Amino acid sequence: MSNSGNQSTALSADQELQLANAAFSADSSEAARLLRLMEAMEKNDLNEELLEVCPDLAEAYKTNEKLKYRVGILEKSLATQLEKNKAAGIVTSSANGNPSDPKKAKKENEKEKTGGGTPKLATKINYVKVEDYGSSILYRLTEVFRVAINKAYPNVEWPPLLQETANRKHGDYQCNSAMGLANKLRQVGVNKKPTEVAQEICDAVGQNPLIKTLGVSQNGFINIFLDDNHSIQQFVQIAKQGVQFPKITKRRVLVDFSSPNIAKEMHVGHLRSTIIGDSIARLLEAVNFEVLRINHIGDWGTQFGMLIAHLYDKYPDFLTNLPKISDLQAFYKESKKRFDEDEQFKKRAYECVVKLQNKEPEFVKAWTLICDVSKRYNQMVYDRLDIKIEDLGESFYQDKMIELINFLKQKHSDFLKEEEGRLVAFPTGCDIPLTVVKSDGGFTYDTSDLAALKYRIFDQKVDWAIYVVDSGQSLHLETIYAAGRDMGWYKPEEKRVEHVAFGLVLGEDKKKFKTRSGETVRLLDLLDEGVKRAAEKLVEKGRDKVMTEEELKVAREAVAYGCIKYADLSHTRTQDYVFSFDRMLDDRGNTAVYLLYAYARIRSIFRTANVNQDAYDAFVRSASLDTLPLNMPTEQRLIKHILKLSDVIILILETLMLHSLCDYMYQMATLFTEFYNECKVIDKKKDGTEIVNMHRLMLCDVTANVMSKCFNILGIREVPKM
Ligand SMILES: NC(=[NH2+])NCCC[C@H](N)C(=O)O
Repeated sequence: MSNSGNQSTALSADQELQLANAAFSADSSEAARLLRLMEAMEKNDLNEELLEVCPDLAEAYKTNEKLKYRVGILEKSLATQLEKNKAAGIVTSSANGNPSDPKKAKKENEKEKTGGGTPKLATKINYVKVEDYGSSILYRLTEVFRVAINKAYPNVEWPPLLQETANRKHGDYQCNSAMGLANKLRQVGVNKKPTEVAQEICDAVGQNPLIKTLGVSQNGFINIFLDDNHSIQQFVQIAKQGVQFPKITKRRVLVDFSSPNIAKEMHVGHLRSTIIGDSIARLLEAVNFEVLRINHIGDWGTQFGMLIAHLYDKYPDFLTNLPKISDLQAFYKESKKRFDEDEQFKKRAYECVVKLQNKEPEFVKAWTLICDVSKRYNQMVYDRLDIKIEDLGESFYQDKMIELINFLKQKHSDFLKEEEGRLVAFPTGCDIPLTVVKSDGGFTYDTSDLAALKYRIFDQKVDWAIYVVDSGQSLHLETIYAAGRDMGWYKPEEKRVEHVAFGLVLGEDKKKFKTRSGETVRLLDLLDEGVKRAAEKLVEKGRDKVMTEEELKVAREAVAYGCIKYADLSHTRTQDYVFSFDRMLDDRGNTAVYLLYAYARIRSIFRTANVNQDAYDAFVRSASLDTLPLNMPTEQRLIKHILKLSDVIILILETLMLHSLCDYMYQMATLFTEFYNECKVIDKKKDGTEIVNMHRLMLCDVTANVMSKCFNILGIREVPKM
């Protein structure tokens, strides 16, 4: 209270008390209100007054409710999975040791999250059939062990559980089936130690060209060492035929991604969806699937009423004189303010919605105009990032929503319930209903997504529908999918309909990513900033001295956009990630710059070797095991890593977790550096002559080709010179 250090004006203790009392009584109503709020808070009584004074709390409360719901769904699905596993005789998490060891389970879980884990074979392979395995070693080994386990124990069904080893001292791959199998055998009265079971499986494998040796560890793991010559032969084949992805029976897949809302600017959340969705689409295209890249834009809804009403006021001659609205965001805010404050305007806005829904030409034109401004902006972002996508937004489902409601009323009336004038539906296992018709007769986000799901399944006839949308919408999407299943639109064992969820983009302060002044970051500004920062990085590395302006321009953009994409994709997508230019442009870490440098360096080795292309091609054509003395450990490690590409691709088709591909590339660059430090590609003799080791040059070439394919899936432009 006494905030003055000046003795002469200091108050006596009495005076201070009087003042405090006065202040207290003046403020007592405020104090009482605060006390009330505190009490309410303590009691967890989230009344309206409390939520009003604490919007953050209101937000957190909403999020918490959603999360609680999601936990419910996850728990249920976990319980079902456990049941299924029990029925199939699978001991959960036995693959890596003691199933009841929670610490270990946690560690495993973390390993998976950070991508440090190795590809594990899922017991159920969706869409990838045995005949599709092609060059995937993991899957071929899996088949070898499937047959062996059957042969050794014809009366017990047990899955082959294979994975890469974490420590190469223990081999290249390992089979983890023996422990669980020993357990299962015990249940049927056969008492064998896991090591005995493992040995019997090894005996049943016998000789196999893929395998050099098998070993059994103390715990019963089977360690598998690949046959080096077989690996080299496979490598030669890749060098001759080019890097190829596993061939998988063609499917039709729809990827719903990016999907911003008209009038509100695309934000970093949509950027994540754009980057992840594009990369998933690229992967699916790379394995020859038919891919529908769909932008489910939010281009319909009551907000168009206020936008159109505002358009009439601000640009009365918009029909003859096209206005240039450069800042749609501001336009949206202006109209929203009027809508909230001006009853008259609000009424007109509703009238506009009705006219738009009745397809009155003038109103449709106004709507198109607003959509076009928004789409033009988005297209600039897509062009810069090399994104191809087709608009099929919410407005496309206008008539389909009406048909859907009729269809539901006729065929699934039991599914619908009237609640305070609304028409709602409670899909199985979902606590929160879908609102399919509002009390004013209007449709909702739920209605359009239900109509979209139906259209995707029955009209677009997709085998697989992938929704790349932030995790916050998980509840909404899971409820939509459940409704689709309830109505028999699809069976989960026949079609994959899935939410590919992702976490938030955070700023370096770990809070939601915003500009300094707390605004949503404009994506074009963000991309510009990236290019500027990439330019500085290239100058810092002295590249401006050795590259032409043209080359620099290419490199700047490739680095900037590549880094933004890679930073996103290399993080486990389900987690939040911190957006930091400093981190993503660090050329020593697991970043796109590091990989782009590594790639350019490998390509430059080829240029420095100065080998005539025809001579090189001829060498590759005639290459065989005998002409390739690839026996240095670092050469062999690099070769084996090259062969793992198919494993990784098949794994990602299952998980849609692209960080596995980033990890694969990063390991590849690291293994290449080890190889390059140990083995001379160009051997300079004392007398000044140079010998090019062609087999090593071939290893450089194939490594670069693999990296190039991976860059392509990640949507990163490679730069031959950097
Ligand atoms: N089918 C879907 N719901 N796709 C995602 C749409 C995302 C929505 N427009 C948003 O910005 O939040």
